Amino acid sequence: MGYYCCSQALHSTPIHHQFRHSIVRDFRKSRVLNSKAMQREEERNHSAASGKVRVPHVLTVAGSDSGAGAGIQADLKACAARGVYCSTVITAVTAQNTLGVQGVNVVADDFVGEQLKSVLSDMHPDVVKTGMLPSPGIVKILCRSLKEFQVRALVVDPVMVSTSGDVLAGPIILDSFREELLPMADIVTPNLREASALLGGIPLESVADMRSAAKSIHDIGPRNVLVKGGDLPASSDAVDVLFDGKDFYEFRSSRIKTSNTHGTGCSLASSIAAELARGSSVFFAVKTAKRYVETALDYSRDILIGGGSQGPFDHLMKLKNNAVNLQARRPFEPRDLLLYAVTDSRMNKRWGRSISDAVKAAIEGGATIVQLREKDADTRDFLEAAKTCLEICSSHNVPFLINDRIDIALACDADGIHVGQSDMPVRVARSILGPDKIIGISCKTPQHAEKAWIDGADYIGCGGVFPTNTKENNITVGLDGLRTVCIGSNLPVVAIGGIGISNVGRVMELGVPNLEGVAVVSALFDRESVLNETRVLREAIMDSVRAVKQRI
Ligand SMILES: Nc1ncnc2c1ncn2[C@@H]1O[C@H](COP(=O)(O)OP(=O)(O)O)[C@@H](O)[C@H]1O
Ligand SMILES: Cc1ncc(COP(=O)(O)O)c(N)n1
Repeated sequence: MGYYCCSQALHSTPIHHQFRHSIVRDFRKSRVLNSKAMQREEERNHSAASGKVRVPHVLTVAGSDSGAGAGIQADLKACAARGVYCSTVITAVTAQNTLGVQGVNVVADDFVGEQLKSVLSDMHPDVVKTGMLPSPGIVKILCRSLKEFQVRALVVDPVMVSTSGDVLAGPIILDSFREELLPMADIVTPNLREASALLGGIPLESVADMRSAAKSIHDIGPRNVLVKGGDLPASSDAVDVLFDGKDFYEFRSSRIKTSNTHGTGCSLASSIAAELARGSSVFFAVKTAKRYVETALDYSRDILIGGGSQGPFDHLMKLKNNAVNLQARRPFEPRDLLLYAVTDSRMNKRWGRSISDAVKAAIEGGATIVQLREKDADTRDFLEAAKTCLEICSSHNVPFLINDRIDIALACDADGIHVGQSDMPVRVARSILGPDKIIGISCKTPQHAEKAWIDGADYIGCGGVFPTNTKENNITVGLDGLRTVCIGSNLPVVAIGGIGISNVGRVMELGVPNLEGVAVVSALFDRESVLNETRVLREAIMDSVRAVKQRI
């Protein structure tokens, strides 16, 4: 996305400075901020002193969309995606889907007032964003409430007609918009049709028209006007024009070829509100919000929800991956640790084989989980190798983990990661990767194992059981150390370090609780035939497992 100031050529540095100053200016001069609100601002700052964190908060006053692409539901999702709390005052309930609006049930004015009072008097949102306001009575109550309970900024999306062409607020609303709400707004975000309606029906067909409309709407009273050009005919870009009373700014993004654009206007306005709640200036709020909508549209261009002509998009940018993963992936199970293949590119190089051949052979030989461990690859090569290995592992239903590099795991959507005691802490990794991914951690002591359990790991790797050349300066814990960790662990354990065909029986026949398998590097990959070595090792493990069962 690019933007430029039309009244003067600006490079990014001066623009940055100009708008950094305006962060303060924006809120101080806000139409809806007075001394009472300033006082609340002080209270907000004081919450830090109590040790609690006050989170940015947007209140949306809008209609419910049963199809959840627009309205209240879009606002909730956009704010969640931008990391901002969103409370909701519902003005109307619509029966709506991807075909259009089948019905509208307007909430009684008084009850809108009651919802406003509940939220504003207790939760003190930073910013109010409005969407569908179906009656002049609701506008009146809202304006009255905003005078009583002041907030830092007011974002008005003057919703009138849905993308499907259905009326959500009739022309009867225009006078109260012009006379009451717009003069209080810090920013108003009409689309072409709404801008035209606010100005008595003038045609808007070009960026020049959008600019003069923004100026005329500014005269009504809002501090900033953003005329959205999503519907601008014959434009290869999606162009929006911002006017702040002095300068015009054009925000351009590529026009994403998709029919999943239902709710873009609501989402843009609520993400502008979210950015304002986080403390941005209007300029940066618009810039970030537009980039967010563009990214989400791009991600969602080919998702399918509903049979109509205008589908919703995926605000959280997760649905597609999840839909694919649901078919392909299963949850982690302790028995996946039975024969854990850990790759080593130096060994593969030595034996002249590619990473994909090595991983394929290990899986065909009976490896039950694979970890890509690249200690000296460039990021680009690491990612390429990871993508290739993931494809092989997924097609065999074998979990695929990345050693240490959480960024690579995220980029290729691996099944999880394995970390060492001095790598990314498990708790942090879990918060980044979410609840579904597999996280393993190397542990040498029961204390490590206890912490791994508390922090949310799925398994622990315990070793080195025997001395090994694969890892320098690695303290050997021996079979006794392994036994102690297994007994003290709440998590499944895989033994690692110098394990091969000659000693795997001694490890597995310990027969201790939680010991699920062995992890192997050299014994599989520093050999001529990965396939044969894996087969033989797998057989030996199974023999030991049977022997332990017989013992019991
Ligand atoms: N196909 C698209 N590709 C990229 N951005 C788009 C597309 N359609 C709309 N937008 C952007 O989404 C936002 C909402 O615009 P618009 O669709 O005009 O509003 P509304 O949903 O209120 O009609 C604007 O920032 C617009 O530029
Ligand atoms: C409840 C409600 N609010 C707003 C819109 C506008 O969204 P869009 O212009 O994408 O149809 C809508 N369709 N429904």
